[in-house]
Amino acid sequence: MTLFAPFTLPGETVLYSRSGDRAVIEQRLRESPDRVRPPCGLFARCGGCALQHLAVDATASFKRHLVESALRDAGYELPGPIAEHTSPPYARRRMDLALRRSRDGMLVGLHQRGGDVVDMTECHVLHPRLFRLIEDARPVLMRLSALRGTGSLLVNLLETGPDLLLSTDEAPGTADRARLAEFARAAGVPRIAWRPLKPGGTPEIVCAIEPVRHTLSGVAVVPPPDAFLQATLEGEAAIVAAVLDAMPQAWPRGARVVEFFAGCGTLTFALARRGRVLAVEGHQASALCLRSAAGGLPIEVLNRDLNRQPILAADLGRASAIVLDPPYAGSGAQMQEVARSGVERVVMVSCNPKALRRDAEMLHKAGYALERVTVVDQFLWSVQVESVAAFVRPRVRRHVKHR
Ligand SMILES: C[S@@+](CC[C@H](N)C(=O)[O-])C[C@H]1O[C@@H](n2cnc3c(N)ncnc32)[C@H](O)[C@@H]1O
Repeated sequence: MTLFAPFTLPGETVLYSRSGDRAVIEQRLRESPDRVRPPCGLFARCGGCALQHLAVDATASFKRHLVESALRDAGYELPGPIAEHTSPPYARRRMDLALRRSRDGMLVGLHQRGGDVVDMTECHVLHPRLFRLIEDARPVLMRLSALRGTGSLLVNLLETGPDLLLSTDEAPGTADRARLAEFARAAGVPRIAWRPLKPGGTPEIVCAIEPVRHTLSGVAVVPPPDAFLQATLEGEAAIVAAVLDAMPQAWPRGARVVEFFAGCGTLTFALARRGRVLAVEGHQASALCLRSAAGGLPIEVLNRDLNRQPILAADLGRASAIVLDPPYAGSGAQMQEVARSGVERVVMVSCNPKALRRDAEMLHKAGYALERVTVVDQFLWSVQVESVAAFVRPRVRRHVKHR
């Protein structure tokens, strides 16, 4: 029988009582040598960090193990040492925060595991600029009539300053908009957008004080308020470097790389320095952002939902390489077409080892070999891990008989 013993580390001996499938720890009789004092006073209540009690080196090997196991389960032997990158504390420049009006004020933070919002009175992963901003935003959020009960606030630290996307039960009226604009001016926030709490709502700009700009691989873009951006600057650089390392220095004349799940162009602009890129992205505003920034570069952008309408293997055959950076669920229907395409080189960026296993297994069955792997940890102290894995398909020698 499996019993979950929260915050217990491998090798520890504990005295516990049982509550369903969970062990309630009464006493730790023997501690792991990897146990450390968690830096944050909210640890074990806030749902953001799960591993602050584990030494950073041990966390890195745990995360490496998750990626290695996923690839082994997909059928691969590991190709030698795995490169690793871990983002430092206070580096997170993007966080989706929960909001809840309470009798004591506005709670802003992450959800407790399966529970209420834990007010973020300290945070050791979030960028200090964003942490200060949350402190300043509390009284303003409290005064918003549109925020009756619960809401959310997506904060992104762009090059031009913090970018906010607020979701509330009701649309902000004139008075709320004026309050938000006043706050934006005072706090140096160039743009605040709003969208309804229900999933799928399109953001609308509530106030635009200054132009918004962000640089991705050397190219300035204007990301839409709900665009995906990598969680840390360091992690983004590590992912871009790992993808470039996995690609040939230049691809043959006339050849092009097909990039799936391109977002606003984090990888696209870096790839385009080596040759032509077809970048495919499903989120319309992100695809538009990428297209308008790509002027003069050898980039073609396609706005397409790859789950509903994958690009077929037959149309991929002439690509010199394929790069995929899918959402958490993995590459879905597109992966089958990639595996069947026979394209010589496939580079996969993954933020979910389970999805990596599924996607990599298709490449394994199609005869691809694993060439190199990099583990990237942008979510320090969480159980999330990202990886960049490069697969190559041995060239099939065709024997042509000459008569
Ligand atoms: C992990 S992000 C990667 C974005 C980009 N490569 C980057 O590094 O910033 C995944 C991207 O896939 C896009 N996406 C999600 N589902 C999609 C689908 N069904 N079809 C096409 N794109 C999709 C998202 O909009 C998002 O931009």
